[in-house]
Amino acid sequence: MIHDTLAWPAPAKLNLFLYINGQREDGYHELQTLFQFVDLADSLEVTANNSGDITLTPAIEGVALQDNLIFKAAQALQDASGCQLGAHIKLDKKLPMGGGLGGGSSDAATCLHALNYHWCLGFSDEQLAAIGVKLGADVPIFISGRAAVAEGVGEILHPVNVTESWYVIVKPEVHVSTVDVFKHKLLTRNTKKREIATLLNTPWHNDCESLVKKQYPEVAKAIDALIEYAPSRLTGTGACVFATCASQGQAQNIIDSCPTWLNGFVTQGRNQSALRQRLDYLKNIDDKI
Ligand SMILES: C[C@](O)(CO)[C@H](O)COP(=O)(O)OP(=O)(O)OC[C@H]1O[C@@H](n2ccc(N)nc2=O)[C@H](O)[C@@H]1O
Ligand SMILES: Nc1ncnc2c1ncn2[C@@H]1O[C@H](COP(=O)(O)OP(=O)(O)OP(=O)(O)O)[C@@H](O)[C@H]1O
Repeated sequence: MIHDTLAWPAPAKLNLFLYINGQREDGYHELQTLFQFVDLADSLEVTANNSGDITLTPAIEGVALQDNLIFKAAQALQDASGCQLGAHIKLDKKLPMGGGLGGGSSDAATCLHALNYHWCLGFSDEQLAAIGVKLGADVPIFISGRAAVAEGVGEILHPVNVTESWYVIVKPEVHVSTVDVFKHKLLTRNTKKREIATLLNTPWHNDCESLVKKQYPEVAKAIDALIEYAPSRLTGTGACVFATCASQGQAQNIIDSCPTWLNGFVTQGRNQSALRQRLDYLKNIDDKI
């Protein structure tokens, strides 16, 4: 049986804090980071078919089909399951790319969950995360869809509930390369690992921020401007920065009164992602049938 066409959300994440505790022999870094989702999301409309092919429209400018994380996720799931079915996926891209909001990883996670459903494979979250982590360190958190402190390279997840604040997110007009930040010799990579309760109760920072501010003046300018209105920080390796607001009204006031070049948007934090809500809803329906 194949399920019909459905549109699936692929929301963004913020790293509310990000500490780098060391580097592994394979070059990847050991992290402690707090992930929360926000309302802004891409959408993947998925139609399963019998062709065995994966097609994707529209193409993302500058990203070949073979490199698109959605295509790679679909192929990885075909390989892992031996499934002979195909799918057409229509992508509505809303998330800024290369901004530290995890758009590519979120698209990949949503594709894995969606095809697992449409192709009726019955893979568990753990199985999907194991497939996903090979595509990107951020994919497992999007598979889980629950706010969490992540450890390891980002794949060991400890779910937490934190305040669902309103945020102003700003994307400076610059592309920050995640690889270059992690490779840089001046990156802080020796922060002492701490207990989760200690991390949650100590002021939050991002170990990449001082380096990224030095390397990318546009990011420094954005943080310095935004911090005049509310506590503001880098997410992931950037380039996006976010201000944490006490209310939707405060967030909207910041947008209305800050210089127009900051070009931000307002969104709310979520401890449960829109994808997780969709999966729970579908499970409820299936359980009733
Ligand atoms: C910085 C974060 O955005 C925090 O959420 C992520 O850890 C990055 O996740 P991602 O974009 O899914 O990362 P990947 O595509 O797996 O890795 C991109 C590059 O970042 C570096 N990288 C990434 C994650 C990690 N824990 N250590 C690393 O050193 C590696 O050089 C890797 O080649
Ligand atoms: N479906 C996709 N959506 C966005 N980017 C993709 C996708 N597939 C491949 N990519 C590639 O991944 C790169 C990083 O995109 P993405 O938007 O995920 O960055 P990011 O938000 O900085 O991610 P992270 O926070 O995980 O480091 C893009 O520049 C693009 O070349």
